[in-house]
Amino acid sequence: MKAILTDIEGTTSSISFVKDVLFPYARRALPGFVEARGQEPEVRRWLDQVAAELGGACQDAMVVEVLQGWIDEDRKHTALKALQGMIWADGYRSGEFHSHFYPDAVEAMQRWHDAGIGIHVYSSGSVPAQRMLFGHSSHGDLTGLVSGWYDTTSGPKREAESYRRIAAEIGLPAREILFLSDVVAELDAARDAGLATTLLDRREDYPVARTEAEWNGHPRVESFAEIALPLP
Ligand SMILES: CSCCC(=O)C(=O)COP(=O)(O)O
Ligand SMILES: [Mg+2]
Repeated sequence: MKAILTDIEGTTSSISFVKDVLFPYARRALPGFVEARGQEPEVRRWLDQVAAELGGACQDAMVVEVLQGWIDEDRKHTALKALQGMIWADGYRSGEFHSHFYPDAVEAMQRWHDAGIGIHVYSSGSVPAQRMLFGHSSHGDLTGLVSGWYDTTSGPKREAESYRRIAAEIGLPAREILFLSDVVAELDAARDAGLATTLLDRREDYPVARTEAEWNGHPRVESFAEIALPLP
């Protein structure tokens, strides 16, 4: 195995941090954010994209309401994720919260990094949001551990083509990349693209362990400490 590709929510970090800290913060801050920064080109672009999907000519207030509904539904929409990332940046910078990482994930990523194994991130969160999350963790700045960042601009996480594209960008044969996720449908797509896979089945996030049928043939661990990699 020459590289790791890892999911964030439910894999390196708790689902509760995303659902109970990040999402409510973005939901609350969204109206004020659009009011204050809605004319900045990088913000306007995403608001206009959502308005166009709603049929065009929507007032910002209606776009905000729709986006808040998407937060409640946990929609992995690229425009929503980009806007959330900009909003969370304020929360991280003001020290309102730090990101959560499981200690076993930090320890293993440090060990793999030191052994020369490239660590890459693939999350539905936008790349700027991923960088903020790794940069403002309760374990300090972890961005130095990561060699590559991928979000849904590389494609949806449940489609094999996204993983083929990412493997090509990493520049390694797919079989030399290990993808880690808590979501079996994502692992299925990665396996279809030829990547090695491992299911994270953390008790903190999934109090009832998934059944062997649910693993769907993927190796399963409860923490990064159980992942034994041969050195490259
Ligand atoms: C990187 S920002 C927070 C995560 C997020 O917005 C999200 O939707 C989590 O998706 P993942 O693909 O990491 O499960
Ligand atoms: Mg996940």
